[in-house]
Amino acid sequence: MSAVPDLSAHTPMMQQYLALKAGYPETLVFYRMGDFYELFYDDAEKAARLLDITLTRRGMSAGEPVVMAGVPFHSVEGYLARLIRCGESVAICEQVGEVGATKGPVERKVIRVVTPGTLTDSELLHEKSEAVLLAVHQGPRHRLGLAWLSVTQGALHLAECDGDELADWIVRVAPSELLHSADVTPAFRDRLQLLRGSTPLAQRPGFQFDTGLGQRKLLEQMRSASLAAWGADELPCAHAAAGALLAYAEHTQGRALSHVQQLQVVRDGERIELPPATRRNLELVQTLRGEDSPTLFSLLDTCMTGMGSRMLKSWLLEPLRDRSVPTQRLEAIGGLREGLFQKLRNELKGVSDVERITARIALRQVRPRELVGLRWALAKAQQLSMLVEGLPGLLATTARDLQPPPGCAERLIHTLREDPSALVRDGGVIATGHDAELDELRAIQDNCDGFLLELEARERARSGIGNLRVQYNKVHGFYIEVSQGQLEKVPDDYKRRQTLKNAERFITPELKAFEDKALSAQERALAREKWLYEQLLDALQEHVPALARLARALAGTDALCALAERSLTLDWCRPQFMKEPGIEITQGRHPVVEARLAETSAGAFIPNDTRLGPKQRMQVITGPNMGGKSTYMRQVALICLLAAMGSYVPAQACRLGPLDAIHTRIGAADDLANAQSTFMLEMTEAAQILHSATAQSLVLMDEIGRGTSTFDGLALASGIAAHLHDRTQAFTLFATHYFELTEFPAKHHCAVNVHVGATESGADIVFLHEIQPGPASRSYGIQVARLAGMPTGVVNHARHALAALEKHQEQSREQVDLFAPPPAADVPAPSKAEAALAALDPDALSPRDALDALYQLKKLVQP
Ligand SMILES: Nc1ncnc2c1ncn2[C@@H]1O[C@H](COP(=O)(O)OP(=O)(O)OP(=O)(O)O)[C@@H](O)[C@H]1O
Repeated sequence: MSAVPDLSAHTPMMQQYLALKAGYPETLVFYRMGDFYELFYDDAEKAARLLDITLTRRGMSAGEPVVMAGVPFHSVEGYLARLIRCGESVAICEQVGEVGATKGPVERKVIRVVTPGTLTDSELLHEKSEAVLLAVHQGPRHRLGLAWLSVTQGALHLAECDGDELADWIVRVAPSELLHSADVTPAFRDRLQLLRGSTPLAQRPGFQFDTGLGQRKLLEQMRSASLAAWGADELPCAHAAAGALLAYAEHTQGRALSHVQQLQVVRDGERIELPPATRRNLELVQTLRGEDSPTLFSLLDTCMTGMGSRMLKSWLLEPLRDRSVPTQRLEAIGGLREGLFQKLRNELKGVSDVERITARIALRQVRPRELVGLRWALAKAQQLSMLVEGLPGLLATTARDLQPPPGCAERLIHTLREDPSALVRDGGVIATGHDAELDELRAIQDNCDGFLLELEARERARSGIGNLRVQYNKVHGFYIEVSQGQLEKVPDDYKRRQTLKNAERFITPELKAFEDKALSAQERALAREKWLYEQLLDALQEHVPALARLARALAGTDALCALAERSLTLDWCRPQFMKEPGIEITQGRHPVVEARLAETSAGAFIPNDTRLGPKQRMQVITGPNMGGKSTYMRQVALICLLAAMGSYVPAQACRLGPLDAIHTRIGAADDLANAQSTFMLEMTEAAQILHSATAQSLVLMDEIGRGTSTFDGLALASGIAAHLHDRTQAFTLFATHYFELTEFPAKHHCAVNVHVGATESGADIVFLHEIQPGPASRSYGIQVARLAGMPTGVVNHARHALAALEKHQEQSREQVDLFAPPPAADVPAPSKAEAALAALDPDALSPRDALDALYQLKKLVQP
């Protein structure tokens, strides 16, 4: 144990600061002083660097100057946001004691810790994505436990996986902060460092990652005696992770997370796998360049609320293999398309983020204006509920969940002003008429002048002193001033307060009572408002579960309406699910390319059909560069994915069999960060696909093998195609520039050749973007280069060289069967020792026989 440092040489304030800071060594501490949050020493230097604020000095403590930097409290959000973006965490330390209540500095406490993974302030959060905290526990035998949570969403997720699957899980969960135990092995820590990318890591004490403790915490959190109802009872590693996760989240919020009431176990096999490469290559939520648009999500997301957008994104990235949920969504969209979606969207416009507000109610961090927003949202939810009432299926449940919890809106209306101040401590939050005491306190402040005038008139009449005056000053408070000449008329109940040269000042019991009231009225009104606000928060706690349900219903309605709108605007059709394996798309389109063509008026998108089934599992796609091969392959994957999430799809008709994964090997970008060459990355990704794809997977292979020499590449491509065709039997779209591969279908009956059409017009090439049966006749590489503006000299040179190469190849063509299976490996006959060993039955040997046998064997292998 480390010794407690001696702080006695420091000033009392720095002693207080350093004692607090000791509890948050890794975290920047914002120490509240008046209207500023101050940072000291190393924290100050770091903040000055990150925030570009001035570093100053504030006197001396323990013989050293105190290095300091500060930010004004009213603009703290902006500074917090910048620090969080840099991956920093901040402990907010407020004054909690009364000024002057104790000797020395006012009592201060860290009231919450703002960390990248546990954000709750709307100002710090992205409207359309969650801040997710992920805890990873290193269990025995390479088993890992995962637990993750978005504090504002209130749903806890658990999973277990093997060590080598961690990278995929991290991409899938996309955490904003990663938690691990201080006791992990150095190798595991290195691995986390490598996999985390730019995600900040937070290290927690090892004892917090404990299965028993985790189980107890989970039971407590779910207020249940067993985790079996969630299928979460046999996940020891995930329990350990969950225990640490909840402890950390509570530590940051400074309280229990009573609103976290949903538990979900995420298991392999429930979702359609979308490996990291697939998410990237299909540009689902980010373009290959790392931008937010144009992507499939940016095209889909016409939601009216942030909640809706976030839900839509989770539907897209977490599609389920089971078709019942997408079927329900498709049915609901079908109903909404009749015109109802417009009405619902009108109501949804401007609705506050009920999901985040609900979490902030539970955490008692909610601000008055957010509650006013909630009040309007509840009214809108009521309207929406009436609009969807009576509709079947998913919308019936939605209508029920949209019913505001009884009494909640009324309470908000009665309690809060319509336009409250931003912060409770400024007052002006509680409505007039809600609380008699507050009204009186406010009346005192408002009526002060009137009362004094009225009192003055009354006292003049009572005493007969015409020039009597009721006045106030800061030092002496309220008083009645009577000039020297009138003193004999002063009534008996006047008490002398002060004597001046020409006048005396008095106080009466009535004026004293008024003074007590008036002077403290403002303070008391503020305290009363704060208390009433706390009462309101208490009362709202019971509505948290219903509000969370209502938030999900609002988000779901918004997401469904967006999908209905998209389906009509973009002319999409409803997909059909079938039991038999297959992908049948009539006149399919790539939604993002189509939208871009429409935007730039660059011509119409050419739709294409796709037929894949048990008898035709693979398409070998050839054709010129720029012909549309990649677009075609991606469009098939996107249509499958859209259908799986329960959306209409860009096609004329679409029937889909079961699907367990979408794998893609497209393009190549150097992964310098992981020290992998383009070719190494290409092969690693291809190998992963061959290991994990099944007969129910969709595999896109775009120009595999192009990263190495022609022969190597061709040989590898043919091997990979054969594996996918013969072994994996996945539905495969295999685009290639190797003409030799067009011979593949001749020997592989479930493969067919298709090509993208192109014609020549003079020396130019015209892309038809049409998928046609059969192999391409030629590759048009030189024409494409010409189109790209290659100097004429180079193009002519290339033409010549090509003719020579083709001639040479023609002459020396040897019959090579690329697709012949490799000869079976020669199996050598067993040696004498091996034969003798195989003949032994260890169970039948006595120890003595065993020893003899060992000598025999040794003799046999001796030269
Ligand atoms: N079906 C289509 N209808 C209209 N335009 C299309 C279509 N398919 C592709 N295009 C256009 O052609 C461009 C090139 O398509 P794509 O990248 O798919 O070609 P490619 O054959 O994969 O080329 P490369 O072999 O060089 O990768 C697209 O950006 C798009 O503008």
